[in-house]
Amino acid sequence: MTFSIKICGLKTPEAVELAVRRGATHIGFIFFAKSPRYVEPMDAARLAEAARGKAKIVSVTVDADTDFLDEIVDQLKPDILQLHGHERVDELLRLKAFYARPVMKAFSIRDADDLARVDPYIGVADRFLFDAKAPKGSELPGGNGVSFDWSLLDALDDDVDYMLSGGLNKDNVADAILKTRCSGIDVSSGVESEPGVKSLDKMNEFFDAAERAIAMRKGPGSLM
Ligand SMILES: O=C(O)c1ccccc1NCC(=O)[C@H](O)[C@H](O)COP(=O)(O)O
Repeated sequence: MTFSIKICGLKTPEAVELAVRRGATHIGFIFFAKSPRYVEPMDAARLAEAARGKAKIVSVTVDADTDFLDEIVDQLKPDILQLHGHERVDELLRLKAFYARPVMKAFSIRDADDLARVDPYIGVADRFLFDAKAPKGSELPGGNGVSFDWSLLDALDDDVDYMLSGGLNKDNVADAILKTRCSGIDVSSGVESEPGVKSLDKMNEFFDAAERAIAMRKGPGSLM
């Protein structure tokens, strides 16, 4: 299986172009109004055109209401719905069926109890994304640039397919890839010069570090 690299919170054509050119498998658009990465569905749709068919287009929502989800799906036509709120199992089932798209359920992890909440979603969510809990004072459920104790993930069954996120950057992404069994990594703040502003230099450095670690994970002789 191809290892996934998701760059989240894209807002400019330059960042989308670079992400795709460097081999991002997923690009995420944030539909949470309080986020500095918020984009209108129509703007996200325009940005996504350059990536469609090359990287999976991911819509990131937080307990979004039906009208807003309808608008996002209608305009952006995402390949995957990332649900970053408190969506219940029955809602996941309904959204998957209604929008006929795979769902990636995000969970914020601080301790073992947080991980236990995942169980009912196994076999329902198509994939998981494990992120850190928001620090005190933050209004954002994601995109906070903070990490969590990855060793908690050792408790998961081997068949739980997950992307790892939360505070990843060029300096720790190799450890994320080599010390966990994540099938992908996801970054936002770690490739920004300020909240909501992607840095092309930081994106390049992140891809360089991730590529090296992915090759190491695959073993000697890997051509990626
Ligand atoms: O990025 C946001 O602003 C955001 C807001 C609300 C819900 C989710 C959000 N981000 C979702 C992501 O998938 C981020 O990439 C993930 O949380 C990691 O972010 P970071 O720690 O900044 O790399």
